[in-house]
Amino acid sequence: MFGKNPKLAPEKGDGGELKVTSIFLTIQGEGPYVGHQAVFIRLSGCNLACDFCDTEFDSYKLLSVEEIVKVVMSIRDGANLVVITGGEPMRQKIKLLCDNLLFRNFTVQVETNGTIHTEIPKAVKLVCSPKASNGKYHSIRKDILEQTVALKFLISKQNKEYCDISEVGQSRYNIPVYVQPMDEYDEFLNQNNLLLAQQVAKKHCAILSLQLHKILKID
Ligand SMILES: Nc1nc2[nH]cc(C(=O)O)c2c(=O)[nH]1
Ligand code: SF4
Ligand SMILES: [Mg+2]
Repeated sequence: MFGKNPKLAPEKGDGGELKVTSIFLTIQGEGPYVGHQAVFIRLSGCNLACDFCDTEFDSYKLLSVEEIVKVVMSIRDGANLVVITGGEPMRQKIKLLCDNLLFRNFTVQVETNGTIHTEIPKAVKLVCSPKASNGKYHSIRKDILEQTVALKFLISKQNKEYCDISEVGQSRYNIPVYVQPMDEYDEFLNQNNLLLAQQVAKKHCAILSLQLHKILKID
């Protein structure tokens, strides 16, 4: 959280067990599935350490895919969307987990920063949020772009790297673009970010995404 996490390399193994920070039922608050009831699986660790990161993902339990799916089934309460997020979920071998969830007819959405790849089923919906350092966005891998259903750019007025969006492959791959004000845990900064996000959305004809779960004060 807030850039204090270690930058971790991809995990080895066959994905039979995964490092899981939490599993919870909520409403998808961001991007193309906003408003959908969803079970979130938060996987531990990230290969980046963004100083604005709003998420605790250092702690984890090692759980088998069967154990994870059992928890998902027990809390789903009718939800048919599972969101796998992190940290960076593509750091772990999630194919087996995705296969299991798709077999149970869930829509499976993965949130990724687009810089690492692991094999995933074609039916998985990837939402990619590009991250920047040294003044430019990390390039998004081709194998990620090919499966990305939405690109979600964060906008921050006081952060040069996040004042506008740029081309990371959205035109070539015809990917819808969302812009989302960065939450900087400060009313004044957040108000500026909200205004700038509206301007950036207008300039690029992009879709404005607000963090619904923060408005609702839920997980
Ligand atoms: N409700 C809710 N929606 C989310 N969409 C993306 C999230 C994330 O942390 O990746 C998130 C989250 O943490 N909570
Ligand atoms: S890529 Fe996402 S999860 Fe990883 S440190 Fe940055 S904001 Fe946090
Ligand atoms: Mg979050």
